[in-house]
Amino acid sequence: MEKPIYRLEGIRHRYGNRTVLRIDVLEIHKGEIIGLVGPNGSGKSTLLRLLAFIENPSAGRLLYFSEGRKPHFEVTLLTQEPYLLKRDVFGNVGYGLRVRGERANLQRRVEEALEWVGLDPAAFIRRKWYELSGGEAQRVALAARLVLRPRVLLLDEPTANVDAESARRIQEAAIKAQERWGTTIVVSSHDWWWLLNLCDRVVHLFEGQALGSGVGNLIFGPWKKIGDNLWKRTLSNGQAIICPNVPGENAIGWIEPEGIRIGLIENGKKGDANSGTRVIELQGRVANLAAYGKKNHLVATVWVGEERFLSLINPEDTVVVPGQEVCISIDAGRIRWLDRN
Ligand SMILES: Nc1ncnc2c1ncn2[C@@H]1O[C@H](COP(=O)(O)OP(=O)(O)OP(=O)(O)O)[C@@H](O)[C@H]1O
Repeated sequence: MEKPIYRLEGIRHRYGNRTVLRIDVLEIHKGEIIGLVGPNGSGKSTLLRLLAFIENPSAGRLLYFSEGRKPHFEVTLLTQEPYLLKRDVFGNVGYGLRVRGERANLQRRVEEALEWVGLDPAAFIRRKWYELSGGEAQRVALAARLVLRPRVLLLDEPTANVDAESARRIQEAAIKAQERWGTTIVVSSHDWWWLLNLCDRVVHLFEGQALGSGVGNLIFGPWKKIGDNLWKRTLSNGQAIICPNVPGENAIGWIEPEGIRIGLIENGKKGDANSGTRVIELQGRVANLAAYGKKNHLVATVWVGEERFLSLINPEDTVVVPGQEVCISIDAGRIRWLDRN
């Protein structure tokens, strides 16, 4: 494993008296591509701003292991709303190099960066900032970061306002930067599948907490107590999750896809086979399958009514196809309950 480039220890970030980020330990390694997912307001942009040194954490230690250059020359952030200077594309993409005093081969380097993001230099280099579509502006802003050959590239929802073609170009450019210069990339997105294809691992943020390294499942309440230490959550289609050790009515649980197994439905076996002990069994339908990370694994999305569950499968052991009805078995012992105090 490569050495860490960042290490976060006991990070707390507050706005006023509200804690919006709490990360006990997180290491980011050199050359890794890490995804950040999580609902609106879960702290993704805040974490990226801390990693970009735009803000300092309210508490805890954020260690950055520099290569000797000034950290803010090694790290660059592409924000959600790309801010372009009121200049042409050449002026925008070349700006950072000029600031750093790197004027050699300026034209060539700008052209190369444009090619990386799939914009034809001949057509775009003299365009003014107002002559670009939203997706083109986003790609110009990315080219302006890539031209710097950054050691760390932080991307805040780069696919939020772009079409599928631009999203693909952005992904390709990020992978190229990682392969060519060993750039470490941290990228947030609401687009799970885009992230799964791109990233070595994905960190799920919820209410400012990092819920493990990997995609995962949030299991929401409301929970109803139905027995001694046994709680029930009824799903939209009438099936129920019956689970021990739920800490309260509104508790939110977290379980990684490894904790959910997919099984085939045996002849005639239908309905809720919920045992109510350690294994929770539900019946659902496979929506899609995606490669996960660089291992030979797939993540299957299974819908149970309106609830979505992600399950990690090894294609050598389990063969399922989209549209297929399956059983899922959730290992209740692997559910981690969120600290919501
Ligand atoms: N400058 C600020 N002042 C006060 N509160 C802030 C500030 N910036 C962010 N917040 C709050 O911090 C929390 C985390 O916000 P953040 O933008 O990091 O979330 P996010 O996961 O990036 O959300 P989104 O998916 O909507 O972009 C939110 O509750 C937000 O309202």
